[in-house]
Amino acid sequence: MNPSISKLSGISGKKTRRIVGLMSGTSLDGLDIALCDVTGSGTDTSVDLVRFDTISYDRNTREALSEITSVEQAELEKVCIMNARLGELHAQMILDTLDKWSIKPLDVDCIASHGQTIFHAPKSKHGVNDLPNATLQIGDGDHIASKTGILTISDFRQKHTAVGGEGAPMAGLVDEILFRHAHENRILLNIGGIANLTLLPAGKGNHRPAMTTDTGPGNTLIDAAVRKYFARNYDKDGEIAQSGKVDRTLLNKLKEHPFFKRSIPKTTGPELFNLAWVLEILSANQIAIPEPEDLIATLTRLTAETIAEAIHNLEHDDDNIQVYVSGGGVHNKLLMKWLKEHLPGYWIQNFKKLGLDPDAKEAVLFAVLANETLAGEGFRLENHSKQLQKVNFGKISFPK
Ligand SMILES: Nc1ncnc2c1ncn2[C@@H]1O[C@H](COP(=O)(O)OP(=O)(O)OP(=O)(O)O)[C@@H](O)[C@H]1O
Ligand SMILES: CC(=O)N[C@H]1[C@@H]2OC[C@@H](O2)[C@@H](O)[C@@H]1O[C@H](C)C(=O)O
Repeated sequence: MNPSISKLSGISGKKTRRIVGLMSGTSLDGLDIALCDVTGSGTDTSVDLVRFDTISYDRNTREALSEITSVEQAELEKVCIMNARLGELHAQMILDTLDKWSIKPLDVDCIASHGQTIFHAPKSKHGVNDLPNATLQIGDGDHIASKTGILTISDFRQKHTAVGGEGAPMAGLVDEILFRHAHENRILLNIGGIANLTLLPAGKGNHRPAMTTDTGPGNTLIDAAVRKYFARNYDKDGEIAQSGKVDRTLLNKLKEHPFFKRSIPKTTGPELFNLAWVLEILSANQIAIPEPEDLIATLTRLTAETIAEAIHNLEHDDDNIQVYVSGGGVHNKLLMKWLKEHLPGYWIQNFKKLGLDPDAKEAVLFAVLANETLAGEGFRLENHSKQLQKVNFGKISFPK
């Protein structure tokens, strides 16, 4: 037997697997690294988050990524090189971080790598019904496996689109097995660059499946405006927005974006929600460009109101819903205040109440997806014909 296959089989047969989950999200802020001990599989999965860190990208990397991410035109040579370069960079970040934690690479069973989404084009984006839903993540898994010497599973979203999904959100699959509660109705809300949620009605083994969807912009527009007008990367704690006033005329026009009217589940990205779109709305409606802090306040309010409206529009007959918030947006105090004001009757809490660092949630998600590929039977997902089928995600890269 090929020794790599035999090693893979050994990892598959273990009771607990040590998996490094990686997420590099739409904010392009850095690489989230979650060292997880994952036990069992399927609905019997449990995760112990051993260590977590976010390693920031340096300015060069961030600029090189921005140049080819969510843009209609990019140089293919740059995309090609970045696919390999990001794989190598992520590998080095993992090695450095394991070293910092005094963990030997030999003691890690697997790396679960999301990569970097450089374009997200579901049918609703490209608009051609005969063409498939498509999405593209770079940061090649073979480079990560080869440089770290650790088995790597990567490129999780392609199978989702191959089966008929939009390639996202994948969170619901894992939320269902880790966080569905016997008696508590839950919404798990993640406010990253883009915001998404999972509705989890109470009841283990509940016949009502979890519903998961993007709601629209999270921090992506706020970050873009802060970078442009304040030469900072984000609005720390929502302080800039606090000092501004909401421009209601602009806000109402922004909320007319067709994405918000589409039925759920749906997905999106910075391809639709970017600063150029905001400037177009201003000019098309002859609205004066607001003062920078008023613009940040208006974009923060857009995120709060569109998330709240997505939650109000969810179809369910559950009451006493607890909303647990993860992702970087949970640190934006004004955003959280507005969210609470717009969601009376919901209990809004930090995700850490569920025992997990809110910044680590997405990296843990990919560790669990890889765990299922290694040792489980797959996740139930509706295929093209709306039939539920068991699906495994990700591509396996051996170190040698
Ligand atoms: N203290 C803070 N105050 C305000 N905003 C913050 C704070 N810390 C982080 N953020 C916001 O969170 C963002 C990063 O969030 P996160 O890492 O969850 O996003 P992501 O994973 O890149 O995106 P996605 O989930 O869409 O892929 C930052 O770009 C910033 O806008
Ligand atoms: C195509 C893509 O990378 N989508 C991301 C993005 O970031 C947040 C939101 O948009 C979500 O749909 C998804 O990530 C999370 C981890 C998911 O798949 O659940």
